Amino acid sequence: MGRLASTYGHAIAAHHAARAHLDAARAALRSAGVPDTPDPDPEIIARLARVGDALATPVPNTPLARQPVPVRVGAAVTTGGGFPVLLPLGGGHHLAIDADGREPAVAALLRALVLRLLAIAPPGGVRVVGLDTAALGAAFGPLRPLLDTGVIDAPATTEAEVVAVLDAAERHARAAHQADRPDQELLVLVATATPPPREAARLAALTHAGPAAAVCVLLAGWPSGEPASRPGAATDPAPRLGATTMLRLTNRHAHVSDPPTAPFSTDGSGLAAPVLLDGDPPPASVAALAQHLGQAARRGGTVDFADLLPGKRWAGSARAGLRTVVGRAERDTFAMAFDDATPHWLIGGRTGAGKTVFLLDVLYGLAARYSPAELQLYLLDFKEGVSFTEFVPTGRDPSWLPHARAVGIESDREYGVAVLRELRRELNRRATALKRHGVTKLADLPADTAVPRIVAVIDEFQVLLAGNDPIARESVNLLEELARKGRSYGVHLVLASQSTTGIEALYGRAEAVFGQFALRVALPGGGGVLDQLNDAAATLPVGSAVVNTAAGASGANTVIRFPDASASAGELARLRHELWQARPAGSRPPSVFRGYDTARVEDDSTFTGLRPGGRRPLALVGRTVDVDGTSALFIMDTAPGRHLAAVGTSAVGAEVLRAAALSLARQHAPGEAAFLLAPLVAAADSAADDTAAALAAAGHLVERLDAVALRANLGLLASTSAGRAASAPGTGSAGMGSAGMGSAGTAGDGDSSGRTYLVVFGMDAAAGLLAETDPTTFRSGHDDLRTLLRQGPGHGVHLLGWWRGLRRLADDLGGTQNRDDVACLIALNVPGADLGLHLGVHDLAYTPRADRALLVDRHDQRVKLIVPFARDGHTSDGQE
Ligand SMILES: Nc1ncnc2c1ncn2[C@@H]1O[C@H](COP(=O)(O)OP(=O)(O)OP(=O)(O)O)[C@@H](O)[C@H]1O
Repeated sequence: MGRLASTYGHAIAAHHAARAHLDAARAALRSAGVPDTPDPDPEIIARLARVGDALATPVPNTPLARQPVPVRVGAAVTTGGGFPVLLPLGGGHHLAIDADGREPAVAALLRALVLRLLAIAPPGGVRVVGLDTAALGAAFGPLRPLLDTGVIDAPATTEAEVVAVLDAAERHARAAHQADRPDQELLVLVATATPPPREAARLAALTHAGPAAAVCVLLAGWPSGEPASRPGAATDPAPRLGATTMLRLTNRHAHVSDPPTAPFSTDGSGLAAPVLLDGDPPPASVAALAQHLGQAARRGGTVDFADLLPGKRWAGSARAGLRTVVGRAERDTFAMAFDDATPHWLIGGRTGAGKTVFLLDVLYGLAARYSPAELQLYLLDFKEGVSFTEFVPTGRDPSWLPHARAVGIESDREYGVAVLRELRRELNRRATALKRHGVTKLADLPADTAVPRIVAVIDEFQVLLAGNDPIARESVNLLEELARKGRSYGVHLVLASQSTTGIEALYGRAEAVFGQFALRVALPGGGGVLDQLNDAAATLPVGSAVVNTAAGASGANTVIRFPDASASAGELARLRHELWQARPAGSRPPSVFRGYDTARVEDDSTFTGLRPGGRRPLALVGRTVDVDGTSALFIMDTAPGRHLAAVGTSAVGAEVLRAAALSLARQHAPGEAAFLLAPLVAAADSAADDTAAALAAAGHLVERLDAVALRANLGLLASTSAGRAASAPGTGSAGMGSAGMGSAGTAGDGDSSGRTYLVVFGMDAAAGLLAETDPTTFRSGHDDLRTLLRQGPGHGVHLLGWWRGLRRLADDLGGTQNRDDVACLIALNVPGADLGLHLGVHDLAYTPRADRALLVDRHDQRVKLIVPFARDGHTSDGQE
């Protein structure tokens, strides 16, 4: 570049001493086949000198937007020889040529001018955009190296692209005008042919916009002569151009009109010598410049993650809103805000468009600016992926983002609703606080009562709203309320989606919800978040986005580039650790819901906190799908029906019994409770063996029963419960049962000692046996079972059973009318409709899926989705 710049520097310096260059020019002309000419007219030289004086002699790194620079277009041919002809460009000066870019000399000159402007300007000081509908981009072919290195943009070759370029140029002009910066980037528009009248008028308007617009137009195929007509259209005069030097081509030579500020002639006739236009710059020069500027373009053009971060951590006040830098618009940093004008954001982008990356940019940017006292985050992700995993502690990295309150990864829709409900509760708390202080906005609260702003991000939110089910309906209601009231209460929503189709209907509430989302971010393929007429996102590359602050309306677009946070994993981790270390004392990690995690009872804090001596034993069965991941449990008190049935073919049923048994065991001192385990189906063997071993290790009485022993024990337990004498057939296990019952007989309300837990893995496998009637007592196993179910709890006897189907449970109960005899239900993979029928609940919304269950407590009307407890590596589903 040094060499190149000095080459052009020399040519430019020639302005001041044209004569000194005559010999060189002559030689050049001779070699170009132009015959030797006598000395040029001294008058011409004097005028040329005046042009030179009128123009500042540019040195490399000269900003071009404010001041024009002399740029060589060719050599004048006079009888005395040749001399370089330099014309003012930049600083509000333009050039038009009457022949279009299909003329090789014109295309070559345009390329030479592009190269010269690039060489003079500081790296990044010139942006070149070509319009080449005439030759479909071929005119820019030889500049390929510049294109490849990102120094110049790909030329627009279709009418739509030309319109888009003109839109962008006008935005550039307005922004430049407003920014009013001395180092303003110059936009060079190179048109190889005159576009249709509408666009031609827009180009012409740009030539009138003055230096402040920072645009330079190089326009080929423009009718010469002013005023002039478009060829063949006498009634359609070409619009007048402003501050433009005109070249008129005849054969290989051009006539040059007077430059606007420094005319050659006194009579307006232009330069009185034909000019041999410069040809293509040597390919080596193009390559060298491309290489030099390419590096600078990469440096200046890419946005680093570090550019997003503030100088000082946690220095921001969220009182009036939140604001963070998300990338760059042209060369300026670009910030987005959660405030009164843009309280919520809607983000669209096809998969792989950089949505996750953009969200990471935003979240880290915010977290670096605002302390956890100013900002809290709720992060929800409904897709398979790792979007928010880095904000929560893991085995490998104990750090977390201290602003994060709840993080859902591969969330269930139910979890999403739980988070939205939690946010609505927060809205209500805030509404009360505002009322108490007699203000209507968060920002008006007294300083000592300030509450943090909340940003809730929901990635792939359309999942929540898909389908016409109770979850979708509740979600729409909640989102609408949060969107409507969030502005005043400092609760901000970011909804991101690959597609907004399908949710547009939204029961006719789309406008009510999305109308509150003034700020739209369209990533590649995400034009759906913009107005239908706004196609600004049509050709975005990954790493860029259209930001629109007018709910997507055309005319309010800003194209930004944002850094690839995923490429800065180290920096992200460092920042997160820094923020984590700085967390306020006593900070708790966010509550985390990972859709794919196994819920282990051993990890449950309620479980680990269980001790013997409680008043009412708790049977823990899973983790509720709610914001805090509350333990899902049943109270095993003395009310009739306090028994647990896990139902479904899934072997998770056995896992649930294991968790229930282990948790109950923790609430009894050794010897205080008896566990009768009946593993009747092979699928339960592993869970049953593990349960037996764990209970025995804890010092509890454990008896294993086969089906026959189960039948016997049912008789024994039933008769004891019913106050009859024990008359079960004598088996070894019955003796054990009576040992259990011995103490159970003393169990009364408010006393958890002396319990017997009958844990049956695959209860339905005993159905045949239970159906048989005992010839001596005339009671069937089912009779005893039903007695036990009703009367056992009062005597400290509880059944924990896994049935592999609802019908089988109902049959054992003696019909669904007896369903309350087992009040605690864990429905695994049973169809929602069947479950609704069994429970007598007609609008039950339950879609069975692996590792999920519905907890139903008939006594306190609880119905909750849970992740049932299981061991790592368990079989998660089983279809019969
Ligand atoms: N600003 C950027 N600059 C360069 N590359 C980027 C940028 N943003 C994203 N990418 C690239 O695009 C890839 C996809 O990004 P990201 O994972 O954010 O997409 P996404 O829209 O979330 O996709 P999906 O919805 O499928 O998860 C990333 O691996 C990253 O390398």
